[in-house]
Amino acid sequence: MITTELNYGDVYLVPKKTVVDSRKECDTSVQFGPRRFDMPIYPSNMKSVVDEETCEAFARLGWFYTMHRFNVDACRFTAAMQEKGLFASISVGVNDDTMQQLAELKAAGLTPEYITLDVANAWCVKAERMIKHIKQQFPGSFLIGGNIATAEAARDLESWGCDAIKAGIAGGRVCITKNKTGFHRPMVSTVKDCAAAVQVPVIADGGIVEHGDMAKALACGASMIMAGSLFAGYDESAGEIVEINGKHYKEYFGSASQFNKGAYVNVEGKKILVEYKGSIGKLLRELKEDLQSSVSYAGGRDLAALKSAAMIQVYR
Ligand SMILES: NC(=O)C1=CN([C@@H]2O[C@H](COP(=O)(O)OP(=O)(O)OC[C@H]3O[C@@H](n4cnc5c(N)ncnc54)[C@H](OP(=O)(O)O)[C@@H]3O)[C@@H](O)[C@H]2O)C=CC1
Ligand SMILES: Nc1nc2c(ncn2[C@@H]2O[C@H](COP(=O)(O)O)[C@@H](O)[C@H]2O)c(=O)[nH]1
Repeated sequence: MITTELNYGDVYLVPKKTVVDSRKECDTSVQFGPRRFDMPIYPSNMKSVVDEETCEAFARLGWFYTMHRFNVDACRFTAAMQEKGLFASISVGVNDDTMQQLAELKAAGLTPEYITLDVANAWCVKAERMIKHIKQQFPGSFLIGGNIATAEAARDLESWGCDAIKAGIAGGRVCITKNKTGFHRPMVSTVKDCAAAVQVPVIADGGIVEHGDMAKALACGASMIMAGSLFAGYDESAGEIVEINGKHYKEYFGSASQFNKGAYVNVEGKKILVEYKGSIGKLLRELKEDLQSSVSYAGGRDLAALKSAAMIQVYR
């Protein structure tokens, strides 16, 4: 049987009566694990999107962040963030280098507030072993596991011990997984299925094109949203600036790209140039204004209103 599945661009939300006098009254904050954050969206844990400065800036602003896991000393990073009075949110993989990093953290007596297990398909035995190991070694950390794209996978990750699950396979802007392997699920279907299947929060990862896609992801049941290309073009983003014919761009590359891996082996990502847009402050302000507006159209005062927003499919 072939089923029809939907992406953010295929749907819209149905407006309700607005109950606030100003969009400023709408609260976009979200409780995620042990902390509350100003907005339910954060930059992808990719080397071309976040570095230590990006993470520090987001934490200081009261936004969530996750450091990437590529050539990063998780122990040093955790200590540095916590010494600054900020929370530490690291990424790990499933191999021996991760076991080593976790052992170093343990020996140093450090507990990152958030740990993200970051692999392309976390519905696998290697991820199961690592999730159980992390839960056993770091019971005080909030563990995010990903990525997965089905209800069955979400239920498994929840049963293995994940405190939150990151959903989204092959929907990212620099993804070539769907071209190279044939596997992908559109984001609306992915997030709806996964969020309905588990009690723990679900993070909708990848595929955010328009600001309104945030509201759509939350209406699908997501508690948080991760985005890469949306955040990649700014001074505060980690990618290099490139000048072509007097115009400035920033490099944005996939974690599974040859550029990130340093070799053409199991490549499932590419490198692109995104428009350079200067300081990120204007984007962050606009994302918040747009989400406040979404909440007002949903007839509420906070993000809970979006959970009950009716969704319609648009035929093109
Ligand atoms: N969200 C998405 O859709 C995707 C995201 N990515 C990102 O790219 C990065 C690289 O991830 P990843 O590809 O997991 O590579 P990693 O190098 O992180 O792989 C981790 C380990 O898992 C093994 N492994 C990876 N994929 C498979 C598989 N399909 N079957 C069996 N074993 C596997 C690898 O072995 P071996 O290499 O020998 O197979 C390796 O030992 C991550 O940051 C990930 O988030 C990548 C693709 C899709
Ligand atoms: N298939 C691949 N997916 C990747 C790779 N590197 C990162 N990602 C995923 O994309 C999102 C960001 O998507 P965007 O649409 O917001 O730009 C990121 O969070 C990862 O889940 C990759 O090399 N291949």
